[in-house]
Amino acid sequence: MKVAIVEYDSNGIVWFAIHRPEKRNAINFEVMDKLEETIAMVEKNDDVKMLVITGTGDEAFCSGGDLSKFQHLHTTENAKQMLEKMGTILYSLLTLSKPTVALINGTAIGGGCELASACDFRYAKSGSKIGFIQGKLGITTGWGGATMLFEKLPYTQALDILLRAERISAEKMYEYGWIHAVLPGNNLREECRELLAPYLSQSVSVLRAYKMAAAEKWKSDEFRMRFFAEIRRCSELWGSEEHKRAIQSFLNKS
Ligand SMILES: C[C@@H](C(=O)O)C(=O)SCCNC(=O)CCNC(=O)[C@H](O)C(C)(C)COP(=O)(O)OP(=O)(O)OC[C@H]1O[C@@H](n2cnc3c(N)ncnc32)[C@H](O)[C@@H]1OP(=O)(O)O
Repeated sequence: MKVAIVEYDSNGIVWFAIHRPEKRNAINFEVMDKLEETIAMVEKNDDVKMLVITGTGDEAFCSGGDLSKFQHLHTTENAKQMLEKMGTILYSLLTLSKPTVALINGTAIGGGCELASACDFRYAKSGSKIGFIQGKLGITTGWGGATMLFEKLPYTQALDILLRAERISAEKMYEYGWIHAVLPGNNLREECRELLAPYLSQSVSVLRAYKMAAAEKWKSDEFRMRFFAEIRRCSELWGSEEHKRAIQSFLNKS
């Protein structure tokens, strides 16, 4: 069973859809591998102008890390390996030399919000809920999400979202500047294509040059250090009793 569907548009968009709707598009190691492969392909292929990341089904964009699998990561070292793997992938997404979009087709929770934060644009179906809820699980963002949020939103806005750890409507997140367009969602991909049409009329060299103008600052040692320090801090919290209890409570409920 495929965990992701990758499609090409003749106008230069690659669509990457996480395909685990029965798990609300939770990210396991297979999804990570497929995303890594797709990012590398988009980076190299000069026919590709933009990457759009979305989820399949009507319910969820992405529910974050696969808790049924990652509950077994008991030590800081084991958690760190998983978090660094996905963190490295999101770092390459953040610094990809082509513009990227998170097309949020439903709920985005935990690491799902980090995945979206790594993208340049975030378009959401009206009514979607966005939850940087990691604080309520006794952890922090563990894939570089806070570091990216602090880059992309004003400081107090980003800190407020992280410390609240609540689910927030796409409409409210639009007011905060994290969502760039709220879409009706009757034909989400077509609505997304319309927004991207002006960008796609530029050559790939122009798109690449502008994206690199933005991404250079994230390639500095100082930024990388902050990004991976966040991941280490989250690994230390991963094995805490509070986190174990929160995961068990979710898994026993469902
Ligand atoms: C790595 C870390 C980080 O931030 O760095 C993280 O991401 S921590 C991960 C943070 N993520 C979460 O805490 C999200 C937990 N999920 C939820 O809160 C919820 O499932 C929603 C995403 C709001 C969807 O609610 P809804 O009522 O639509 O569905 P549901 O809860 O009945 O879930 C449907 C099925 O998907 C599974 N499911 C949902 N989210 C999952 C996840 N993250 N990992 C593993 N399985 C998951 C449920 O167990 C259930 O499986 P069965 O049908 O077999 O019973």
